[in-house]
Amino acid sequence: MTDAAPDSVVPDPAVPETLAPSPGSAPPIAVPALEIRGLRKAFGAKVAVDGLDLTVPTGSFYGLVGPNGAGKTTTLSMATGLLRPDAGTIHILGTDVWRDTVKAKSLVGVLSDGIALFDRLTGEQLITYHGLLHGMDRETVAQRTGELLDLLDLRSAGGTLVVDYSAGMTKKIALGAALVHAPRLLVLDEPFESVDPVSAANIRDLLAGYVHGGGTVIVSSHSMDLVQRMCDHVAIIGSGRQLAAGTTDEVRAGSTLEDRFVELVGGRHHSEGPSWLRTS
Ligand SMILES: Nc1ncnc2c1ncn2[C@@H]1O[C@H](COP(=O)(O)OP(=O)(O)OP(=O)(O)O)[C@@H](O)[C@H]1O
Repeated sequence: MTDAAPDSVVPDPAVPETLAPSPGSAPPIAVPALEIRGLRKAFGAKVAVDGLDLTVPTGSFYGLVGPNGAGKTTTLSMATGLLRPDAGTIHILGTDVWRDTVKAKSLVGVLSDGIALFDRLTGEQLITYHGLLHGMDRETVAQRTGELLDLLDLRSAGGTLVVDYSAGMTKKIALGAALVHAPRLLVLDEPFESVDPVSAANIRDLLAGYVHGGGTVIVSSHSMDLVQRMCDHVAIIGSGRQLAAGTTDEVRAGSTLEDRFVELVGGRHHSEGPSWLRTS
């Protein structure tokens, strides 16, 4: 997908107009949705992110992949103002995340395991609460909350406490809370984990419509197949550094994304496991 000016894009019917990112304050096309330079974070002696550079074009559906412990969650937490970096710069649509954190947070919707949900609220109350936190008026919040509960197949569970939700339902309501203020950038850490196939397909449609409407999505996932099908750009990171980045076709270079990932990251054992695990 090429950079797209939000106000030149035909609205996608999959996304209600009220949830499309607002075109009013659109920055110039050349401004990336997310620009990371020299990002670094260590936890004691463990360097989780090691001088990472990443540019996410506005209007892209961007996949972030890497092995366990590669630094994806740490990177996304720093990029969304949740975790302070040791070094480096992060800009969301031109706004320096760590100099103007309030403005940066208004531009972004985040789904992350690292964010505690107010799970003693019902699903409906939770989305409403997030909308009001973003300064939206009650009428708009109520309208969007209803639309989101429908889109996420949670209408009948809207009155249930989030603490009583299944893992997949919790993921979906957190996505609703991330979307309610119609952010310009959506950052989703493993959004499809625990989500059933029908809901996952509905969420994919919702996200594709959001991108068509001028939004940018960054999604971290361990499903190479999903990322290859869904994302127009991808970055592979390993040991806190960028190993490859570009359009999905550029990165996979004629092979599958999974093969390219294994080639770049390494670590295949080609072993059938210990003999004591074999029963015959
Ligand atoms: N709060 C923390 N304290 C100490 N070490 C941490 C902390 N958070 C992350 N790490 C370490 O930093 C490294 C990167 O972790 P991170 O969660 O960012 O990886 P990831 O790519 O998201 O992994 P996964 O795919 O398994 O979710 C790991 O070695 C992890 O153990």
